[in-house]
Amino acid sequence: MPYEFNEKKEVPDHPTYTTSTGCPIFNPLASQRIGRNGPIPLQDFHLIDVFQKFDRERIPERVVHAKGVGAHGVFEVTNDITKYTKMNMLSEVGKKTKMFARFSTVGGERGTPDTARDPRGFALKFYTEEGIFDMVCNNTPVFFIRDPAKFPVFIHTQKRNPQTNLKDATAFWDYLSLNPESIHQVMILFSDRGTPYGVRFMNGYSGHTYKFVNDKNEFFYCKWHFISDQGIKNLDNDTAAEIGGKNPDFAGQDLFEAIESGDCPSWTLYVQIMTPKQAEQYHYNIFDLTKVWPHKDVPLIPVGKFTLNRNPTNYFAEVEQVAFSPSHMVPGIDVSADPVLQVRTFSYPDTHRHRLGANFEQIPINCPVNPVFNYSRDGPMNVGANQFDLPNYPSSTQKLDKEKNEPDAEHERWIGKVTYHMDELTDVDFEQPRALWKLMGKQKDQQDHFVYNVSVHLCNAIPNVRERQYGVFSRVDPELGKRIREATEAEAKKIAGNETVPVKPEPHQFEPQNSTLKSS
Ligand code: HEM
Repeated sequence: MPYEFNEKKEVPDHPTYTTSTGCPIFNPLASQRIGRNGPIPLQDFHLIDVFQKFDRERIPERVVHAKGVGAHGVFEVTNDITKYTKMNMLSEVGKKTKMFARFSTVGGERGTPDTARDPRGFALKFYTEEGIFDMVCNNTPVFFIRDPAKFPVFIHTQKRNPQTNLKDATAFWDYLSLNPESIHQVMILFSDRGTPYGVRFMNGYSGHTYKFVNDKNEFFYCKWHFISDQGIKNLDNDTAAEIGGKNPDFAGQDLFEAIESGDCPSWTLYVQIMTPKQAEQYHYNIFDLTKVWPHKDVPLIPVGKFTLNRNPTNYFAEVEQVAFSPSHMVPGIDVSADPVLQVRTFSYPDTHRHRLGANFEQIPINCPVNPVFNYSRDGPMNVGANQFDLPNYPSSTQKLDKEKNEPDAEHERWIGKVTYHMDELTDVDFEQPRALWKLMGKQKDQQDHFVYNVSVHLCNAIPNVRERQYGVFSRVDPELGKRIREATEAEAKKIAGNETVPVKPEPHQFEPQNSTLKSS
């Protein structure tokens, strides 16, 4: 059983050193030489083996969410929701399912500080009896975009400038101020929730609306919430920066050491449920990823709990090679028509094939615990039994079990023309950010922290971009806009007065210096 392989350290106390093909080697730190000072013979298979492996050690890091930490755990059902879903892993109270979690920052590369102000990835893989089920969440219930076409350019603005290779506050805020549907997520990101204290003290949210399907083939819309049983604990802006400078692996160390010492963190799963009828009449578009469903409208229903109880035995094999996708679904749950979710179902397996290879599902951490049968065969790194001698076409001698999981064609009927209408910004888009600003006012120092957190970042952008973003904050609340402007301009003045800080180039002013051609 490939997954079980990870649970056992099948290594003897004093292993024999061997080549990759198992040949014992007497001295691993010596190369063969011709004479005492002569060249190295090509026959030194061990030496070549070592270098071939070393030269190929790196695989591409994730294009986003490169910095991460993970652990194994178990999910247990505590409440019956079988009237909404026929998901096998939720079929009865007390049922346990093995799972794996990976937490990450988004924009930074693999070595960057895990205390950075950034959303946190909260990806869960469940090894169910009916296949792999991934719930690929963030620690924020909303996101910056609602049209998936924007994702690649949005990410470019959060990463490094193509010329300077530096983080670029102008690009960062230029994008956000030109795409104000991002404001709800910006409000969360620049609150202290944008710098959580490690990963144990934060929640995870599906963000998207998904679909539950029950055994009568009725469907319900749902959103998933994993609420930290440790409570919420955040770092303030300056402490996060200080810790990140001293220990860029703070969050990873915190999780590893907690589990190692037996202090196993857990999260309680709640779902929000809407019938299709309720969804049609709801005040907000349920496929708009910039909106939450307030709990007073749609209450949280408890479902179960997962506990992380075992650290990986090998980081690369388990944490680096784990491959999540919102398209890894099981009977009883399905993706909805949320366009961002729809694109994600394509993008993740596509990037896994680039990052890990065509048969990434065969890597032990990604393997289902139930048998796989289909007509796909062969391909690079096909390391399994390749489905033995089973027919690789729909054979008359080996009929499929068609009883199970017959899809219901009546579920959704979509009618319409191809349109581009997701950019429309209305006052409704500012309601939830405004409510959040008011909520911060009820929590000690949170409005002050928010203003400070924005100001020390936004001050690094050029003036016209700053101005545009003040307009966005003012639309949330005029007082907020005023406070952000005052605090940011004061920070900008400090930078301008400090001659040691280099002046940042205006964007698009780079002129290629074609000096060789001119002088020739
Ligand atoms: C159009 C929108 C999006 C696209 C195209 C996209 C694409 C990607 C890609 C390509 C990766 C790298 C995967 C890998 O190399 O293994 C990734 C990672 C991730 N994304 Fe997204 N993403 C989008 C939106 C979101 C949203 C809305 C969420 C959360 C609700 C999210 C959560 C995550 C997480 C948690 C990971 C890290 C998974 C891991 O730990 O391996 N993404 N995304």
